[in-house]
Amino acid sequence: MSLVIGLTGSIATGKSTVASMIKDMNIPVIDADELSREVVEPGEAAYQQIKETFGEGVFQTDGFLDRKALGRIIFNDEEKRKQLNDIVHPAVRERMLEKRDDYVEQGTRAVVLDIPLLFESGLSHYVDRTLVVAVDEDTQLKRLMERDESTREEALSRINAQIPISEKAEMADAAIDNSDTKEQTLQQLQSILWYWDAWEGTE
Ligand SMILES: CC(C)(COP(=O)(O)OP(=O)(O)OC[C@H]1O[C@@H](n2cnc3c(N)ncnc32)[C@H](O)[C@@H]1O)[C@@H](O)C(=O)NCCC(=O)NCCS
Ligand SMILES: Nc1ncnc2c1ncn2[C@@H]1O[C@H](COP(=O)(O)OP(=O)(O)OP(=O)(O)O)[C@@H](O)[C@H]1O
Repeated sequence: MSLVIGLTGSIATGKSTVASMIKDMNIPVIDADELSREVVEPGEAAYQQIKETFGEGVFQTDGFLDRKALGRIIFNDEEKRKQLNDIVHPAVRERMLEKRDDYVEQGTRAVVLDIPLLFESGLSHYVDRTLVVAVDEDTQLKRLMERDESTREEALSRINAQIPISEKAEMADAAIDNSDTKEQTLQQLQSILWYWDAWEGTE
């Protein structure tokens, strides 16, 4: 039986950093953010629904979604965010579960579902274990502003669209503190995966 692990965090706490360490351990990772980009490509059902709901203003001249424009709307308006989630999430969930089932069928030792909104969307029942990547809130804000070259206000509106990271850490089966070096993060990750029997360790 494969162990299905739900990996989450809050924005810019280091989920992608940990996901890439997991891939280096040859454990497959299914990335919900990546799927959420695929399902809004031209021709997809969600693309048309976004056009009907949010109008032409959230599309670029080449026809692709203008992610920054849509982000400015939904990260500042809970009702609009819910409308977008209702369009995008079902399609993402369907593709994610298909991929999960393929890996389970292949009999991989573990498979990781990287889902930013694992707790917000109540998806914990799709996984056997939940793993949160956490940092303190000052570090989160600083890393987010640096990575996205965003203002404090933009960064805070994105942070406030999710459950606070300290609460997620308490909800999880295990949490990694990613406030320090990446090397320290890797060591915590290896111990947890080894303890869960998801990884055989190095000889
Ligand atoms: C609004 C969009 C177009 C902005 O795109 P942008 O390229 O600027 O951001 P990106 O998609 O890379 O998301 C960055 C991070 O923002 C956070 N985030 C994204 N969407 C949401 C949301 N609906 N609610 C709360 N946080 C969110 C996540 O932590 C995510 O990792 C995009 O985030 C989107 O389509 N969101 C709805 C789908 C969604 O919920 N995706 C996240 C999990 S499936
Ligand atoms: N231990 C660390 N030390 C220093 N910088 C780090 C560390 N971990 C991650 N970072 C940096 O912090 C930023 C956020 O990390 P990352 O992109 O992995 O977060 P995320 O949780 O995947 O974000 P998102 O929710 O937006 O997808 C990146 O610029 C990354 O390089």
